[in-house]
Amino acid sequence: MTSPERPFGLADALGSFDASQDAGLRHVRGLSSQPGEGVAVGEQGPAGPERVVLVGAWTSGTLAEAESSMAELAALVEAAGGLVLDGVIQRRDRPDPATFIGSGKARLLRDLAEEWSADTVVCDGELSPAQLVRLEEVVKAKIVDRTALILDIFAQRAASKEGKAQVELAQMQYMLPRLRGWGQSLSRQMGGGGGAGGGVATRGPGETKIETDRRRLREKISKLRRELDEMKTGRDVKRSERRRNKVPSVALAGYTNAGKSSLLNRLTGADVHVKNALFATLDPTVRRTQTSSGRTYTLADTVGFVRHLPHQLVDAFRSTLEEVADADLILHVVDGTHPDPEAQIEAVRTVIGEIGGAGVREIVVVNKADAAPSEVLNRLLEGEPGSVAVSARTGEGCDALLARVEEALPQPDVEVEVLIPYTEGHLVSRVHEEGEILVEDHDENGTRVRANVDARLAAELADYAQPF
Ligand SMILES: Nc1nc2c(ncn2[C@@H]2O[C@H](COP(=O)(O)OP(=O)(O)OP(=O)(O)O)[C@@H](O)[C@H]2O)c(=O)[nH]1
Ligand SMILES: [Mg+2]
Repeated sequence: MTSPERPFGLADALGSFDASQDAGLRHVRGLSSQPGEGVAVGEQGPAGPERVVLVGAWTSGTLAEAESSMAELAALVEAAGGLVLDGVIQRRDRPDPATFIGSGKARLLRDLAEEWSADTVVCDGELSPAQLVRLEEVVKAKIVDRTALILDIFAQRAASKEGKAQVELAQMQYMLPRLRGWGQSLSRQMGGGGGAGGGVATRGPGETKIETDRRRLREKISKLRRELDEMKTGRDVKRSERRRNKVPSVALAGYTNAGKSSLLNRLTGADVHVKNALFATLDPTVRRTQTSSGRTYTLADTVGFVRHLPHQLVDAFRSTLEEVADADLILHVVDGTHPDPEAQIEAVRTVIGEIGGAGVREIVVVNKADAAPSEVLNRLLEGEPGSVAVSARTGEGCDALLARVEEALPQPDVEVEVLIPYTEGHLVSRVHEEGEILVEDHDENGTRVRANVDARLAAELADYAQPF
């Protein structure tokens, strides 16, 4: 279970952790990065990638679930450019309010981090500001929680101006309650003065500085919000234009690394960056495409979801995520090769609910059918009525998926028979794009069309009505 590069002498100490699994720190197998991995992303300092030990508190669910959460944490660390050396979990009823894992375990963790010469310990959860400070004091290494880690990956990946601003906003919101000295040193100052009776003397320069920092941060946050609002307006205009023109919108949503971008490329011939890494896509790409009967719709790639997606990010990325909530149809892409795809489906639905998309029609698309075990595929297809198995890699199942999409798009349901003069050619194009052509014919007076369109376009065409 130990990696060959485990420092000499550590095995004995670890043995004793393993002996009392419920009270001690349990090692998670197979977490350490392979040589050469974990350094592909992010910037390396002069001393190489950041050396990381993971720690989790296993408070509910099965051991397998706890381990899978830790494996995901390891992948997140690698996505951020860190090198995972080791990982331990501790069984407890709830996280320790002071140090997350309890102070005795925190000391064991300090020894472990020291033996590995780790720079950083990453915790699988969101720690309170006080827990972070306290744990850092005991462990004597940089402590990073899951939330900060995900924010860091987003910060490294953000490319567009809007994406960068969104991440910055999320980071500031995360920072605000965590400005150094808040909480802990503040209470120390207050405590020294004897509580409420302390009066003026208890307000030391430290507190003033922190207050100033917090005020500055708040000001920056509101400035960023205003800037983001302006950027959003541009996108809203584009989207409402599409709405007005009744171009149906389909959004690819799903867990990170499920294959959303691959599927967009496969279905529309787009050339979106695909990568075996978490959060490869941050900026949504929207492509126009057509059904086999020639109806135009848009297909949007989106940022991937993850369990416990930090609420600061959901908040900051709300306008991007609206692409999903506002869609006529969600293609919920699931990785059929993942060990627990059902948990991913649940996590994705939670986020879709948070952004107000729970009412949107959804087709579950089980991807990577070329590599997924058939019993998993069958289980998923059975569990999710209306789902389709596909492979973005080989293209298998994609025709069936497109047929499902076509059925699920809002249907034009008013039949019209019109003669459109050649001077109104744009109306003919719209009938092609938005409606379903049944018969089309040209004569010297114009284009004769029988088609199904929606009520709005039917009203615009009323002047040209002419039965065949
Ligand atoms: N075997 C197999 N691998 C696939 C398939 N589709 C995608 N992949 C691989 O899965 C990985 C992730 O693919 P992406 O398309 O980047 O996934 P994504 O959902 O866009 O990921 P994020 O943008 O990071 O959320 C890549 O290594 C792809 O090559 C498939 O059908 N079969
Ligand atoms: Mg992607």
